[in-house]
Amino acid sequence: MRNSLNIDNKIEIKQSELAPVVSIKNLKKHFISGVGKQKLVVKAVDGVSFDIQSGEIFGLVGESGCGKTTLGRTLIKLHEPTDGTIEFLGRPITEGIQSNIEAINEAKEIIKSHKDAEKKAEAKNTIKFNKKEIRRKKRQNEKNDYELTKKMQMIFQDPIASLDPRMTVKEIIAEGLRISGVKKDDEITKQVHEVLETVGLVPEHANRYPHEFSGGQRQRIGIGRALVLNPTFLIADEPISALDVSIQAQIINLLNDLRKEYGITILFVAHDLSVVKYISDRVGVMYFGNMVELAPADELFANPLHPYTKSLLSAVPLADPNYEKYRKRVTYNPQTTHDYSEEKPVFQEIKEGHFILANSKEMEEYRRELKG
Ligand SMILES: Nc1ncnc2c1ncn2[C@@H]1O[C@H](COP(=O)(O)OP(=O)(O)OP(=O)(O)O)[C@@H](O)[C@H]1O
Repeated sequence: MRNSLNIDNKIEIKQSELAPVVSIKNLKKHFISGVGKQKLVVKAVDGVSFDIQSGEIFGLVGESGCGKTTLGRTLIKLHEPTDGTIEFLGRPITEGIQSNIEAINEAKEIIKSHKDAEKKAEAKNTIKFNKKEIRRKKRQNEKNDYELTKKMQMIFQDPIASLDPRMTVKEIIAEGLRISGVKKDDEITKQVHEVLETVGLVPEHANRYPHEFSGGQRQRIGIGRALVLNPTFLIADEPISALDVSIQAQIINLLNDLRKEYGITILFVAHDLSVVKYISDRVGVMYFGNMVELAPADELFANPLHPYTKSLLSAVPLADPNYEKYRKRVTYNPQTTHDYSEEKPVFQEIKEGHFILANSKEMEEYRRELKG
C-alpha cells in the first residue's frame, strides 16, 4: 500500500530483533563564547538520553536551533561533548568531562571550608579519581577508532555545498575508499560503479562533475559517498529540505531501501513532523536542547502528549481542504505551560515505549489524557 506521498510503507521490525546501535546517555554540548561578563553559554544539547536500535529509522524533529544538528555532529565526533556518553555498537566512542570538573570543584570547596579531616581525605580522593577519569576520557576521545567511526557516516542537507565542485563523481565517492586503504584503481572503479547503481545513478555518471547533476541526483552522490564505506549507521541531517518537493519522496524511498536491503540504521533529522511520519519507526521531539517526547511514530501521531509536540503537529498541513479550513495552530510557550518551580521534569516512560519530559503532576494529567 502506498500513501499520498508515494513513499513505501515501513517494514515491520520485531522488538526482539532490536539491539542498540547507538546509546546516548545524558549528552550535553554547550558552546561557550566570550569571557567574563560577556561570557555566553549556548546549551545546544542539554542532557539527552536515548538509544537508536539496530535497523530502525529514528526521526529527530524540532524547530531550527533546537540542537538537532549539534546532536548529530557530536555523534559523529565533529564536536567534543561537554558531558555524557555516546556508545556505538556497544563501545564508548566519546565522553564529556563536565561532571568530573564539577565533582573536582565541589571537592575543592569541601577542602577549603570543612574542618573534618575525614571529609577532607574523602574530597582529596574524589579529586584524584576525577582527574584520572578526565585523563582516561581525553585519551579515549583522541584515539580515533578509525574502523569503528568508518561505520558511521553522515549525509548533509545541502548536496551542492558538501560536494567539491572540482572533483569528479568517481573521485568524490572514491575518497573514503582511498583513505581506508583501497589502492587498486580497478577495484575502486568497480566499487564506485556498484555504489552508483545502488543509489539510482549509472556508471557513466562517474566521470562527470557535481554541477552537471540535478539537486536530487547530487543528494544521491552524497549518499553514495557515505555508502561506499559500508556504514552500519547513517546520520541524515535534513537530507531532503534543500530539494524540490517532487524529488523528496525519491530520496526518502532510497534511504528506506538502504535500510531494508542492507539493514542500515538511520538517524533522520528534520524540522517538521510530516517528513518523518512516513519513514520513521520511532520519533524523538527536541525543544531547546532537550528531548521532550519520544515514541513509536504511529503512537506519537495518535497520542501526542507534550504541548510542544502538539504545537508541531498542528503545523503539519494535510491534503484535506476540510481539515485545512479548520486547522488551528497551537502555540507553545514553556513559561506559561509548565510550572517547574517546585518539581523539575524528568524524561520518563508513560506507556510502553512512549517517553515524555514531565514532573509527577504533569504525568498524572498525561495519564488521564491517555485514558480518556
Ligand atoms: N559552533 C557553534 N558555536 C556556537 N554556537 C553554536 C554552534 N553550533 C550551533 N550553535 C548554537 O547551538 C544551538 C543549536 O543549533 P543547531 O544547529 O544544533 O540547531 P538545529 O536544531 O539543528 O537548527 P537548524 O535546523 O537550523 O540546523 C543554536 O542556538 C546555535 O546557534
